[in-house]
Amino acid sequence: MSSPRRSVDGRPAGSGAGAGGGGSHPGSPAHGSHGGSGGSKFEFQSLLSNRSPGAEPSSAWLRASESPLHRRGSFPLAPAAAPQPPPPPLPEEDCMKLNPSFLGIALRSLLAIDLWMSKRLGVCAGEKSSWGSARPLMKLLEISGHGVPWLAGTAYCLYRSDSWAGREVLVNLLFALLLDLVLVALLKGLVRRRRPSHNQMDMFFTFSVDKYSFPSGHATRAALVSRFILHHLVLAIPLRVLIVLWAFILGLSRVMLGRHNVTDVAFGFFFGYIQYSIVDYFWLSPFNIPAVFALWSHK
Ligand SMILES: CC(C)=CCC/C(C)=C/CC/C(C)=C/COP(=O)(O)O
Repeated sequence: MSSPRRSVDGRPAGSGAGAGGGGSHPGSPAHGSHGGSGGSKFEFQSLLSNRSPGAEPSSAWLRASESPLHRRGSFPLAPAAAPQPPPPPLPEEDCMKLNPSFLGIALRSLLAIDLWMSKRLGVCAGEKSSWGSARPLMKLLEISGHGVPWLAGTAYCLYRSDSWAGREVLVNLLFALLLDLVLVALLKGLVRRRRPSHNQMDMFFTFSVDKYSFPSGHATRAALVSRFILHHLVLAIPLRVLIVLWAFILGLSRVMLGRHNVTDVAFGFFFGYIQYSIVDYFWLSPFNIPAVFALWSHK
């Protein structure tokens, strides 16, 4: 004789508490005539009714009506005559996805690795963190990549500029910084990924979308600005290396401060790099927007 079927928590099927008044009724596979092997509905209902309200939504709960044992005609011993009332609809989080796609599994794994790495790298997230003493330095780096000094600095240099070539570069840098601000705000508002739980929200001058973390605005700006500078300023090699290092360390500091997950910064770098290509494509010059450059003609 086969042993009785067991529910996931190890109890024999039909022995669980809160099974909806016994769970076995005529017409149900759990009903006595089919022995223990047909008790799946009872088991699943029992499991569902035992769940605590805050239980993990991604747990593998199987909707009884989706069980192969309950598919119409798939269980040869099920009595056909007795009508069954339709099971009450279950909340979405109680259903198991039976065939998660490869992409879904890959994405979930990537996110799990991302969260784990970000937590481990967040060594300056608080004063009491392992590298908490380096926090002021990280915050200084944060200001070096903030939108306010970059916008204000570029506007000031543009105002003081006395050459047409300089003005052209600075107008485009201003355009790049504004474009970056708008695109990052749009993406943040669209994706709405929360900042890591270990982040302290003590950032200097933020917008409301800056409560979201994807993508990192500092990383997009670092990639955009450094690519811009490397293209349009003639600099000695050590300075060029310094600019690339600054961008990389700024991105790393976002994760170390606990402001971002690694993927926020990685995508931010990629997005900033692409943004430069957009700026380059729509390059503003006295030939295509004479009106803007005419602002200086009376000076
Ligand atoms: C002139 C004007 C309105 C400037 C606004 C500049 C501004 C507030 C930029 C936001 C910078 C910021 C806090 C970005 C967030 O960076 P994450 O790396 O934390 O995403």
